[in-house]
Amino acid sequence: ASDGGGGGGRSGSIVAPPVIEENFQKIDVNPPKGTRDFAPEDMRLRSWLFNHFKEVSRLFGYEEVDFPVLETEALFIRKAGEEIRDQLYCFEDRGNRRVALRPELTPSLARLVIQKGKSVSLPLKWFAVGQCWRYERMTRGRRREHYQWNMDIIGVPQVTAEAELISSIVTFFKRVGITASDVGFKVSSRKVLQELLTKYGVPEKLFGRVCVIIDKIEKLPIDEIKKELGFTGISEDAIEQLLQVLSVKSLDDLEDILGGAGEAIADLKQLFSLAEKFGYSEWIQFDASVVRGLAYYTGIVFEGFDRKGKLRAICGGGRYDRLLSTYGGDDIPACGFGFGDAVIVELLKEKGLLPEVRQEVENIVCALDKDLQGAASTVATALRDKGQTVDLVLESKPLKWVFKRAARVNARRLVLVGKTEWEDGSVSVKVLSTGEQFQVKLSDLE
Ligand SMILES: Nc1ccc(Br)nc1
Repeated sequence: ASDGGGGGGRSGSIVAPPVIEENFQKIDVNPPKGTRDFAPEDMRLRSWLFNHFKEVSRLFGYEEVDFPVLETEALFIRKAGEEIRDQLYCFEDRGNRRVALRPELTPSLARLVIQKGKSVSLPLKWFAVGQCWRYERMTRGRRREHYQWNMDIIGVPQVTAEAELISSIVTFFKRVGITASDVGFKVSSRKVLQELLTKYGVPEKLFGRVCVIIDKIEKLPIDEIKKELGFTGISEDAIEQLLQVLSVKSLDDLEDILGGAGEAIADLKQLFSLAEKFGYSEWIQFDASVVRGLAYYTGIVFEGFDRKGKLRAICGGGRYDRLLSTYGGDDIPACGFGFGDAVIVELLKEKGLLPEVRQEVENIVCALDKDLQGAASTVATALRDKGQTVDLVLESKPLKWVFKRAARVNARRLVLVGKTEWEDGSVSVKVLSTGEQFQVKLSDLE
């Protein structure tokens, strides 16, 4: 591209505006609103975080999966008033198809399980780390994309599945230095609501919608919640009872209200007993007000929260036994969680747990003479073939420049290719941390 003339701002001279060639459009170099670039230092932190997600998933024997970021819009159309639906990043493509950028991974996972049908044997234990999108009016200035870690168990109806999922998240927290004093899990079951709604004669089809309204209980004034519940046709008396039950603070109190025969109490008791066996009892607490905002949960639901109450939910999940059948699949039980890449970084920052993730290079290889550039390439290849990382200096540079670059890329050593040494197949090596310097035959260099 032309340098556009213009010259330097010498005093007194008229600086002509840079010539932008007619087919060059000066672009905005920032990413689209609500999205992020990951420059190397950001990408190192992201890779550190995602590697922990993936290592924990593999530790638990889960297999990695992924799906297109673009899905048919229909996969996410649920008539339960969910925020995730209101903010769907959807559009019509050039083939006039209604498509959407996925706002979450679970529907895609359900779609793939149905697609695989009998060719996969249950239970499936799958995990994914994928970018998810929402179209948020920029008035709120929030992000429009984030990466979510998901782990899902398909085909296990017992609460042992949910208990294992929570154990995997606890394992992640421990690996990054977060303790039970920093975060906890609020645990409940939607079967509490289901048993109450049945008791009050509320039709099953309203269940998802009622849950979505109740999930907003801490974000909207209680009168607004009651009004929205009223619109679903639930009686005022039933609403009062419902809200009263959601403030219950112990399983025993809940049992007094629901009676001990229902599945809700049995599931929750079993979960707390398994938590003991998994060794994470101190991390979880019963909280009847947890319903989560996704319509498809049907049983145990849980969310990770910071005990200081300064941040939004760190993660959330639960059982979704009906989702696959709503897509025309078999009635296969399932549960899973989503764990976003944003709140956790805020929490790690807050706790002083963000890792120093520096670039690391074992070798900088440099020719001391421009005629030895080829030899330097041979040395670089020899080291790389041995699995060593090499930053090869690709042009003739003064040593001062090379030392500066070595410090910047955090190189462990300098490998210098000089005329005399190279004549007998040797190079000179300088270990930067100790200053130790020695000559070595290339064939012996490791
Ligand atoms: N579902 C969703 C997608 C993207 C962001 Br940012 N937050 C939530």
